[in-house]
Amino acid sequence: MEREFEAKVRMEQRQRSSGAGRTSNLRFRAPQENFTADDFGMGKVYGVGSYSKVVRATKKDTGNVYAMKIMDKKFITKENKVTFAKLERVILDQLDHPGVIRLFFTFQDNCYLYMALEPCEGGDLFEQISRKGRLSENEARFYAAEIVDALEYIHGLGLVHRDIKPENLLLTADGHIKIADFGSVKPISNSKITVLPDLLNDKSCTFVGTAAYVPPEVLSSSPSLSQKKSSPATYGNDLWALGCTLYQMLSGTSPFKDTSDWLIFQRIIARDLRFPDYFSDEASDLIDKLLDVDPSKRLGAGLDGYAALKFHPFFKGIGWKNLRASSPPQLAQESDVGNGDGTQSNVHNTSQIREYSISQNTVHDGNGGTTSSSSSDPQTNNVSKLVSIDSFDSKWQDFLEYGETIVMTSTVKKLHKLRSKKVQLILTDKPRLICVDPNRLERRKILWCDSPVEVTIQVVNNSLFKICLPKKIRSFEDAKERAWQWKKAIEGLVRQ
Ligand SMILES: Nc1ncnc2c1ncn2[C@@H]1O[C@H](COP(=O)(O)OP(=O)(O)OP(=O)(O)O)[C@@H](O)[C@H]1O
Repeated sequence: MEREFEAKVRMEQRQRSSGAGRTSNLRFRAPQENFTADDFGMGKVYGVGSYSKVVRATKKDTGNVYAMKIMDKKFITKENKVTFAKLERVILDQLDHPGVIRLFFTFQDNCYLYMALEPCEGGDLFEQISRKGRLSENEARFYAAEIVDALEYIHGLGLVHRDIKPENLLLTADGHIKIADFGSVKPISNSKITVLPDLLNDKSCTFVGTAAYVPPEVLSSSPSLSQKKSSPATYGNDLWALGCTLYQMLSGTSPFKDTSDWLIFQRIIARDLRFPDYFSDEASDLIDKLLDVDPSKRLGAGLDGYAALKFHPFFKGIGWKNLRASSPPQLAQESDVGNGDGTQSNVHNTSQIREYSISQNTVHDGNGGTTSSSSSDPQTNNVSKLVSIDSFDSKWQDFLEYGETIVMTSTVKKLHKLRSKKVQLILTDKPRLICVDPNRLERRKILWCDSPVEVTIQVVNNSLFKICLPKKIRSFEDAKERAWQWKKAIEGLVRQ
C-alpha cells in the first residue's frame, strides 16, 4: 500500500517536472517541510474525520500551535482517498481568506501525511447548535453572514466546496466561522485555482456530499450512488447546503432529517420542507429561496447572485465590510445544556455518501431503520472503513492486550431506566467488547469476550441498539447513528 502511495506521488512529481498539465509551475505557499512528528508535542484530539485525525500540535522549538491533520498513508491508499488528501492540500495552499482555514506547511514520514492547519479552538457549529438546542435569529444571522462571505470568496475563485455542513464550519476561540474540509472540493472549468489534471479527472473523486445536505439534482443525477458518475458541481450545491445549515441553526435539526439516508433522500427529492412557526418571515423566505429545486435559481447563484443574497431582508443590519471586526455570538461551553426543541433530536445526521449504493437493495426493517440485502451494503462498508480509522486513534490502546486491535469504538450513551451515562464502547478483534469511562479513562466493564456466551444486537433505530446477553440486556445510544454498524461488527465477530 505504502509503495502504491509513493508511486502515485512520484508519478505526480514526474508529471510536474515534465511540464504536463496546468501545474507545471505550481509552487506551494505552504512549504513541504522536513519535520518529524517528534518536533511537535501532540495534545488533545480536535476531531476524527473519515480519513484523518486532527490533533492539537505544539512545535517544540517555536511554541506555535497547529491543528495537525494526520492521515494514515495505508488507510487513504486502501480507501482510495489519496486524491481527496492531495486535492485538499493543493486547494488550501491557494486560499487566503479569514473565513477559510489556513494551511501553514506539510510533511510526511513512512506512515503518515501531516497537514499543519490554523487551529480552531471553538469547536464546530454543530456543537454550538447541540449545546444551545437551537440558535437565536441574531446568532444564526451572524454565522450565516460569515459563511456567505467565505462562500462568495470560494465561489469567486471557481470552486464548489460540496460538503458545507455544521461539522465543517469551525469556530475560532473568539467565535468567528472558518470553513474547513476541502477534500470534496470541485474546481469548475474556468476556475482561477491551479489543480493537477490527474486530480481533476481521478474517478475516485466521485462524491455526492453528506446525506442531509445533498441537493435534489445530485440525487436525481445518480439513481444508484455506486455509479461512478460525476455529480453536477455548481455553486447551487453549496447554496442548498447553506439553506439546510441555516434551517438547522434556527431549529436544531436539519430540514430533511429522517431515520435513514434513504428516507432523507425521499424527503429531499419531494422537497418535503416544513418551517416551524417560530421562524421569522425573513428567515423562512431566505431558506425557501436557497432551497429552490432549480440550482440556478437559488439565491446567490447567477451573476449578481451574491448581491441579491446579501441584500435579502434576513441580513438587514449586517455590516458586510466589517464582519470579522464585529462581535460574534457568545460560544456555549461543553457543560452548557441546550433546552430548545432541537436538543433531543440533535444527533449527527451526516453520514457521508461517497461511492456506495443505497438504492434498490435497501429495505426497511420495520423499526425505522434500514438494512440491505446486497454486499454493497453501506453499513457493512462503513464497518471496514472504521476498522482502520478507529485503530488509528491510539487513545484507547491502554485498554488493549498485546496484539489486540480495535475494530470499532464510539462514545455512546448507556441508557438505564431514565438515566444515561456517557461511556466509550470499544470492540476489539480478540473479540472483546470493553466499556470505558471516557472522562476518567478507566475501564468499567468487559461486556462480552470471546466465549460460548451468545450475544446478539437488536437495533431499535439508527442510534439506539441493545446488546442482548443471556442474562442481561443493555441499551445504548450512538449519537453518530452507528447502531447498524455496531450490529454488523459485533455479530460479524461472533460468527467468525
Ligand atoms: N483546523 C482545525 N482546528 C480544529 N479542529 C479541526 C480543524 N480541522 C479539523 N478539525 C476537527 O477534525 C475533524 C475532522 O476534520 P476534517 O473534517 O477535515 O477531516 P476529514 O477526514 O476530511 O473528515 P470528513 O471528510 O469525514 O469530514 C473536524 O470535524 C473537526 O472537528
